[in-house]
Amino acid sequence: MKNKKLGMASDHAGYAMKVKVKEYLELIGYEVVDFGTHSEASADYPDFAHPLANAIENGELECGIAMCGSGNGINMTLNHHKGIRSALCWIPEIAALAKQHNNANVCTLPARFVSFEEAKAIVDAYLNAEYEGGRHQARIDKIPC
Ligand SMILES: O=C(CO)[C@H](O)[C@H](O)[C@H](O)COP(=O)(O)O
Repeated sequence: MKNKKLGMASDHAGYAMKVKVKEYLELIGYEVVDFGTHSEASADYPDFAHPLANAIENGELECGIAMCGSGNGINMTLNHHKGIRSALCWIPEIAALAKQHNNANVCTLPARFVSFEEAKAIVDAYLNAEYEGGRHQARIDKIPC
């Protein structure tokens, strides 16, 4: 990824992991826009997913990293946006494929089911992968309904 600015969002279940992943990303040179949540108090993932999605759809940001407990709730919310392709990534190989084949603009993690070391490897794989285009573009073009 050439543009080293990205957005992050989580609910309470992803908050602690978001803080650690955000620190890691800043350490390796990324500017992170954090759309919340900002504590471990119980919160609703759509409240943070929609602002992240909006920022990507309006071009303010190129991509994002999102997380909730299982990853499902925030992933479902993000994918309700026409301009979002959010991929639920639990191993680095899936994260790399999400960019290479699906040109995912959000990498979503199941924060309660991966360690910090695993999360770093997933995020690295996503951010370092390149979209391959070609046959994949026609498929992506057929996603919106
Ligand atoms: O949406 C989810 C489940 O698909 C997320 O994992 C949430 O983080 C989870 O539901 C939160 O659960 P909690 O019992 O309210 O902490």
